[in-house]
Amino acid sequence: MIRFDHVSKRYSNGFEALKSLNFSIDAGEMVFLTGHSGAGKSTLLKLIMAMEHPSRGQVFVNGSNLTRMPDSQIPYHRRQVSVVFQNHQLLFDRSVFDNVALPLVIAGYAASDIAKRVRAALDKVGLLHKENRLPLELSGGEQQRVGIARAVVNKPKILLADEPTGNLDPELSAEIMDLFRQFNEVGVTMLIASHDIDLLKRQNKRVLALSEGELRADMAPANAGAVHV
Ligand SMILES: Nc1ncnc2c1ncn2[C@@H]1O[C@H](COP(=O)(O)OP(=O)(O)OP(=O)(O)O)[C@@H](O)[C@H]1O
Repeated sequence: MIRFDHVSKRYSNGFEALKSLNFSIDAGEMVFLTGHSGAGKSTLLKLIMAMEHPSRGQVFVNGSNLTRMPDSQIPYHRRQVSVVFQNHQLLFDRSVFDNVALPLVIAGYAASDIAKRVRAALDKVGLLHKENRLPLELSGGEQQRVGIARAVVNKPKILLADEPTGNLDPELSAEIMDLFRQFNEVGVTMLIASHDIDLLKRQNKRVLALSEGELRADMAPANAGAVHV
C-alpha cells in the first residue's frame, strides 16, 4: 500500500532530512512512526501526501509511483490519503459541520450527500450533537476529533497523523488512539507519527523509528515495548 524504495530527501538549503529509506506498509496495517524532534517524521508523511518530492528513490502509494505522478492526478491522490495534524488546522470562523464538510465541498459533492457524510463522520467521533458549534467552543480533545472527522469524511484508504495527541493529556490521547483503531479495524491503513513513547508502547503495533533521517528500527508489535528514541 505504501512503499519507500531508497528514498532520500534533501531540502533546497542542502539539508538531508531523509536518507535512503526502505520500508513498506501493507493495506490494513496500523503503524507508528517515531523519532526525536527533527528526525524526519513530518518529511516522510509529506512525501506520502505528495506535498514534497524525494530527491532520490521512489515512493509508491496505493499502486502509483508518486515520483511519476502528473500534477493533474495529485488532487485524486489526496482524496485517498488524508492527514490529521497536531494543531487541527480548523477554520475558527466556521461551524464544526462546515469544517468537516470542507473536503467534500472542494471535491464538488452534492449538498445532500455532504450532509449525510458529514453527520456520519461526526457520529463516528461522537460529536453529532455539536455540529453547529464553533471550534473555539470545544475542548482541545473535541477539536482534535473534528480534525479526525474531517480527515475521514471522504473515506480515505490511508490515514496519516502527525503528532495527533501532542497537546492532549494521556486520557484524551488514549481516546484518540481508540478512534484510530476503530478506523483501522474497518480497513483504513494508518501511519501515525508520534514521539510519545509511552503512548505507542501501549498500542502494541509495529513501530518504525527514525533517527537523523535514517530508519534505525522496524519493530514488530511484539517488540514495540522495547522502542526508544
Ligand atoms: N522546508 C524545509 N527546508 C529545509 N529544511 C527543512 C524543511 N522542512 C524540514 N526541514 C528540516 O528537516 C529536518 C526534519 O524535519 P521534520 O519536520 O521532518 O522532522 P520531525 O521528525 O517531524 O520533527 P518534529 O517532531 O520536531 O516535528 C529538520 O532538521 C528540519 O529543520
